[in-house]
Amino acid sequence: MEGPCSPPTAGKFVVVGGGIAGVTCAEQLAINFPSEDILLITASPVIKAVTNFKQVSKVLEEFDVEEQPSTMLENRFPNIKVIESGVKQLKSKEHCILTEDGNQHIYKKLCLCAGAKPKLICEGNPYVLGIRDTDSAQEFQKQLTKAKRIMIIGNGGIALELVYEIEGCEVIWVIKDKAIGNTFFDAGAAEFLTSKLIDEKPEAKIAQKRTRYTTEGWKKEVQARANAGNIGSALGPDWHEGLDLKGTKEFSHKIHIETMCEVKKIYLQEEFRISEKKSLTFPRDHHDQSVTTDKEIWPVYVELTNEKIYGCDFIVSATGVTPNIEPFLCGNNFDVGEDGGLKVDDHMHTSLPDIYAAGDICTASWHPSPVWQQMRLWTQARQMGWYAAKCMATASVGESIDMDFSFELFAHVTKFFNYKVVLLGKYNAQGLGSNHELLLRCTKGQEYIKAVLQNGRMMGAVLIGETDLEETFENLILNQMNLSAYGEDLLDPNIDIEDYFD
Ligand SMILES: Cc1cc2nc3c(=O)[nH]c(=O)nc-3n(C[C@H](O)[C@H](O)[C@H](O)COP(=O)(O)OP(=O)(O)OC[C@H]3O[C@@H](n4cnc5c(N)ncnc54)[C@H](O)[C@@H]3O)c2cc1C
Ligand SMILES: NC(=O)C1=CN([C@@H]2O[C@H](COP(=O)(O)OP(=O)(O)OC[C@H]3O[C@@H](n4cnc5c(N)ncnc54)[C@H](OP(=O)(O)O)[C@@H]3O)[C@@H](O)[C@H]2O)C=CC1
Repeated sequence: MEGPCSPPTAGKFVVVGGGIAGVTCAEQLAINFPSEDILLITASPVIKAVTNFKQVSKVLEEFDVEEQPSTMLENRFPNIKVIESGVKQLKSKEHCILTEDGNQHIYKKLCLCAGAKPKLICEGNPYVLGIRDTDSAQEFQKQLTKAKRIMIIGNGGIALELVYEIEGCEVIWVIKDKAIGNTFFDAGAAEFLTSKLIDEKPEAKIAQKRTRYTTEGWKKEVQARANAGNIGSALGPDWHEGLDLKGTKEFSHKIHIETMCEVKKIYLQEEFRISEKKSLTFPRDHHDQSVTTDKEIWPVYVELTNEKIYGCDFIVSATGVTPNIEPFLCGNNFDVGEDGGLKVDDHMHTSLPDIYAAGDICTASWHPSPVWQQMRLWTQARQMGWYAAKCMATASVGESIDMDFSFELFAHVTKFFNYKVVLLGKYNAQGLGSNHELLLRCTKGQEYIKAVLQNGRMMGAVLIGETDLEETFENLILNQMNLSAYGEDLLDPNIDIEDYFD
């Protein structure tokens, strides 16, 4: 079937990727062009659909994400046709896509939403796992059920979730920084959260757990296909709720944190025994200061840059993601960002004609609002997918639209250590230099509030706990009101700040 592609005029709107970005984009195109066929090409046997979408405030949004068989999407949108096959090659000059099933598809406008993959500290080592999709999460769970001790590398979202969720297994958490959670928090918030990690009673945690995923029949069927090695969509909030993250031991938490270091070398058991005569470090919890040498034989040993060596059952590399552009985009001359993503302009357009990109695969390369930054998150995947569809639709009728409002202010709602966490704008004073001040309010075990101000205007905020301040702070950041006169009253718990600014 693979011959020269036909001219682009014959093409359709084509979207690649069945994650949040791709599905949202396809849905929006289907709504805009009810009489046209929209093609969604995806390597995964399930698609990710946004459900229960709620606009909480101007930019804060909440939604659930459901894995669904692609037929459910086709039923909801009869003009969407899902092709379950990986894209093998893009021929951008010919407006043509070749898929693994041997077919070719001509597009008039294309949106690439192929997501990202874990950026592992060591590729090809069977003891180094990454977590991205249902498949890799289940592999991790399987390994954990046999484990006594694991090592987690990285200090972002996945590491934060894992250290809190894992039970019955020693965890050695290796971070490059002084404090935990550097992608989301400063040292103050990290300290607030660390106490929860160390002090929380196991029963309290178990009571908070809830099951979210069900095991409908179709899931078993698609699981079998997923296990065939296809690339799945990224997991998201509450991904661990349906997994029993328990090792072989009876205790709840046992976490040892190694700060300000990285992995120097990984040895397999045999390599380590033959070539090295180094002494092993035994992990201690925060209260135990004794120095002990580990006598156990482990499948894998990790030497850190602080010279310590730990044995463990396996390593989780929670060290960020790399956009999925290889191999299927090779041979096309895309402009690529420093983080390896496809550069997109303020209309989600890549550097090549008629090709758009959205979600984890892309690198936002427009001049952003002073309080927005790209992070590879679920919400941004949805917003970009939606906006890319709008841009494709207007461009195809020769019009243009203004940038969507959601890119005015960075806003992320999530949960860490069972606390609600809201991040707004330049929540860590990113890029503000030293010309900023911080206002803080913290009640141990209850809430942590930080407002970032520059020249009297609020530029960002971190809200941990049930603070109820998100909407007010969102407004203050958006309207850039001069708050100098209020000083520390802004966070005074005795002042009802909502009334203040109404
Ligand atoms: C463990 C984990 C927890 C997370 N938790 C959160 C969270 O709490 N909050 C949050 O906001 N974000 C979270 N994220 C991030 C969030 O899941 C992603 O940013 C988001 O889902 C990205 O969506 P996407 O559509 O761009 O990519 P993906 O979901 O990765 O989808 C990419 C799609 O492209 C398909 N594909 C790939 N290559 C090809 C090809 N060659 N041909 C055809 N199809 C292809 C894949 O099959 C898939 O369907 C988490 C991520 C992980 C891994
Ligand atoms: N609740 C949420 O919002 C969640 C969001 N996610 C998202 O899923 C994606 C994947 O998560 P995750 O893998 O945790 O990625 P993140 O980008 O969140 O964090 C990666 C972490 O790994 C560190 N790192 C990078 N390279 C190395 C290395 N060689 N050695 C040691 N540390 C390293 C980074 O440090 P540095 O920054 O200094 O390079 C950073 O602390 C992200 O897009 C994340 O935002 C995931 C889980 C939960």
